[in-house]
Amino acid sequence: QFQMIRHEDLRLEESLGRGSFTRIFKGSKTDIREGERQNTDVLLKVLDGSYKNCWESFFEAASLMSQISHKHLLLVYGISVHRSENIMVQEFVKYGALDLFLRKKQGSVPVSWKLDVAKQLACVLNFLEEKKIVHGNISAKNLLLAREGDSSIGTSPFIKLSDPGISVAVTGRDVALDRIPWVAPEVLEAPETWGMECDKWSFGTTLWEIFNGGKAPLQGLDPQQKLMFYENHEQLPSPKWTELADLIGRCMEYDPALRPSSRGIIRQLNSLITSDPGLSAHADKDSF
Ligand SMILES: Nc1cnc(-c2cc(N)nc3[nH]ccc23)cn1
Repeated sequence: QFQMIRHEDLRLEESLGRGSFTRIFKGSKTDIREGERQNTDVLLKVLDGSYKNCWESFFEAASLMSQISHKHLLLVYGISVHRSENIMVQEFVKYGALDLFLRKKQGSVPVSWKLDVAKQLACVLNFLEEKKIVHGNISAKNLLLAREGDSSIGTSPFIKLSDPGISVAVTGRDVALDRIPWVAPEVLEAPETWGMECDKWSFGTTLWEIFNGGKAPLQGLDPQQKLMFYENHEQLPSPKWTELADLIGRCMEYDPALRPSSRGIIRQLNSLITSDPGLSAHADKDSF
């Protein structure tokens, strides 16, 4: 269900760090198009030679992404299997992960920019909902910035949702605990029962990250304390902007049935934008 890429057509360039089960490299892949060689920048996710079901989930995630296409979904070119190494080959997205970008920009990002990114994520969420596909790992770390957007020259940001990676259904409880507060509470209780609503919960957490300078929520809490956060039905600290706080709160409802549909999220985001037209001006809307 997706293209097998020959190892000799790939070139590993610099290392870009690590995922939870993978090493990440910038690289290039060579294709022969109409008889001429063509090089494409790619991101290579090399799966650690870990246990098998990780591998299956890794490729299941990739194949999910390669079966559907959307402008805000990361393009997965295919996989390459070489000796014990399993490599996912995906498009290289120039500006990398949104959380790191926001931390680097330290609050100098206008609110309109953040709302634009939030709307793009809500659109791809709607697309997945209509296809009845659950992503399962929505977070600012998994949003990649293809275009920075610069309001002074009128360009807007452009994001791509990355592959969901290894699902918590196979990783075991410790990784699932580590994904609090992105992983929906019901998924923690019964990973295999998760439904569409779990992506709405993670959307709420991601919205919180976007308006909180890319800082990770519940940082510094150990797994047990994170578990208690859910046991006590706690909420993340609310932003001062009440309409935003309401939307985050509705997405992060402990009862999945009470969470808004993706169309409801888009409607609320649109009303956020109009809730205060002078909005794009002052950035204090982010203050928590
Ligand atoms: N599909 C992807 C995923 N990540 C990147 C990326 C871009 C960048 N500028 N720095 C990075 N550092 C780590 C990853 C990364 C690119 N494409």
